[in-house]
This record gives sequence, structure tokens and C-alpha cells, in this order.
Amino acid sequence: MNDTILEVKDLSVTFTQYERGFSRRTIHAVEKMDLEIKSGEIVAVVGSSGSGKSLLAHAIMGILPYNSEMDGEIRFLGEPLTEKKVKRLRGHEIVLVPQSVSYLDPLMKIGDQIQNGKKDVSVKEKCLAVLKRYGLAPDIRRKYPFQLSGGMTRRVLISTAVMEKPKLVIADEPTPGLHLEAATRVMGHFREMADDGAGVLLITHDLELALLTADRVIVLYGGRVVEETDAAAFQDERNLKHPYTKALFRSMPKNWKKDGEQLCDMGEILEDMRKEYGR
Ligand SMILES: Nc1ncnc2c1ncn2[C@@H]1O[C@H](COP(=O)(O)OP(=O)(O)OP(=O)(O)O)[C@@H](O)[C@H]1O
Ligand code: NI
Repeated sequence: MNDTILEVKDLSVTFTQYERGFSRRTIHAVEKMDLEIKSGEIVAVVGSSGSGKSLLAHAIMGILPYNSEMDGEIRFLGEPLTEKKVKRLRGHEIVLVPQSVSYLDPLMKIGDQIQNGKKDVSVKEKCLAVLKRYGLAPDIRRKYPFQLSGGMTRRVLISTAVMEKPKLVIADEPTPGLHLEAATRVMGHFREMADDGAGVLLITHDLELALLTADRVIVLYGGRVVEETDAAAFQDERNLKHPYTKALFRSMPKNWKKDGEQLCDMGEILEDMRKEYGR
């Protein structure tokens, strides 16, 4: 059985900018990215702001901005994921837990959003079961997005995503604004989805949180993969190869030196990176 859910090969995303006069500039926002996710696996994608994380997610979902150009190959369950195909699978077999809570319609009740407008008894029952699973009370269905706390909104976004037992879950920064306990619980929900057979792509700034649950970690910088490793490698810095990954390792609070001495000069590493990657 082929248990590979997603394969991304040589993915590039570029933007063309027109500057004053007639000069044109191409921005290589994602460059020759490769990755693979298997059933049952959580792959964390980490990297600083602007490293191409959301574009990777949007390329897979088929929702890149109109002014971008994509190159490379994306395969889902062994078959090319064409524009037509992803449109059909989106919201069912392939789901996005979006970065922005503005994906919820402010004028639509939560229940209608989770049920995608469907009123059948079976869909309603499914909705109630999913709400229960994520610790939300049934009466949340009658509320509007503005009536929810940040943590509840995140759980609603996840509930919406899992209504149809997805095979691929892409979560783009699912935990900002959540306190540690709530964020840890969200990580647990992704683990459950993976245990149900899904492949999970978890995009985050928060490496420490990702390491609670991820199986593998892909580190991005400037639109490129600089390192890919088992999550377990992060137990010891010596397992990590790239200076940027080492810097991320050292920036995790648990690895701070007790006497306050800085273990590395992050500024120096970033300066080297800028030289190497041109940004
Ligand atoms: N619509 C656009 N037009 C032009 N350039 C864009 C556009 N969207 C993204 N980019 C470029 O691609 C880069 C990567 O964007 P992306 O949203 O993938 O970053 P990210 O890693 O998700 O960052 P964040 O952590 O802030 O969400 C940006 O820094 C920007 O240069
Ligand atoms: Ni992003």
C-alpha cells in the first residue's frame, strides 16, 4: 500500500514586480522546495516571517495569489494534484486550518459554517460529535464569530476542517494568541488526526510547540529548505547541521544558558544567511 499522502517536488513560486519605468523584478519567494508527508505523520514547517511557509500551503491548496507563478510538481495519494482536482478535494479530503481567523464569515452562525450550510440530520450529528471532541458546547452553533474567545475560534476552525475526515490537513500558524495549555491541546488534536491516518503539515513559528508533536521538522529560510530532520534530532544540537537550525535550537527558552550568557550570536548567523541567500 502506498501510504504517501503528499509529495512536493521542485516547487517554486515567483512574483514579478513592475518598478518605475519599465524595469521588472522577479521575486523568488519559494525556490525548489521538496517535501513528503506520509499517513500518520506530522511534518512541521518552521522558519521566520516571509520564509515562504504560507505560500507553500497555498500552492498545495491551489489558492496562490493571482499575481504569482508556480513551477514544480505536487502529488496527492500518488496522483498529480491538478488545479481541477484540488478544487474538488478542498474542504473534504484536503483541508486548511487557516492562519487568519478572518476565514470565518462574521455574519454567519458557527453551526452553519461548520456544517457548510448543510442541514441534514447526519451532518448535524457529525457537527455535534466534532464539537464535543474539541471541547466546545453544543450551543456554540447558535453564536457568531465575534462572540467567541481566541481559543474557541481556533477550535471552531479545526472543527470545520475535520468534518469530513480529511487525508491531508494543512495548518497554517494554528496557535497564535493561545496560552500554552490551549496551544498544547491544539497540538494534541493534530496528533489525533494523524493517528486517524491523515498526513498533517503544521506550519508554525513556534519550534518548541511543534516539537511536542511533530515527527519531522523542515526548516525554511528565504524560500528554501535549509534542513530536514527527525524531530528527535532537536534533543541535541550536535544532531543539527545548518547554522540557522542551530540558531533556532538555541533560541528555544529551554536551551537558554542559565547564567544569561548568550550561546550564539543570532545577529551574526542571520548576517551570514543574508549574504548567502541575498535576503
Ligand atoms: N501577493 C504577493 N505579492 C508579492 N510578493 C508576495 C506575495 N505574497 C507573498 N509574497 C512574498 O513571499 C514571501 C513569503 O511569503 P509567505 O506568506 O509564504 O511567508 P510566511 O513564511 O508564511 O510568513 P509569516 O510567518 O509572516 O506568515 C514574502 O516575504 C513576500 O516577499
Ligand atoms: Ni504565513
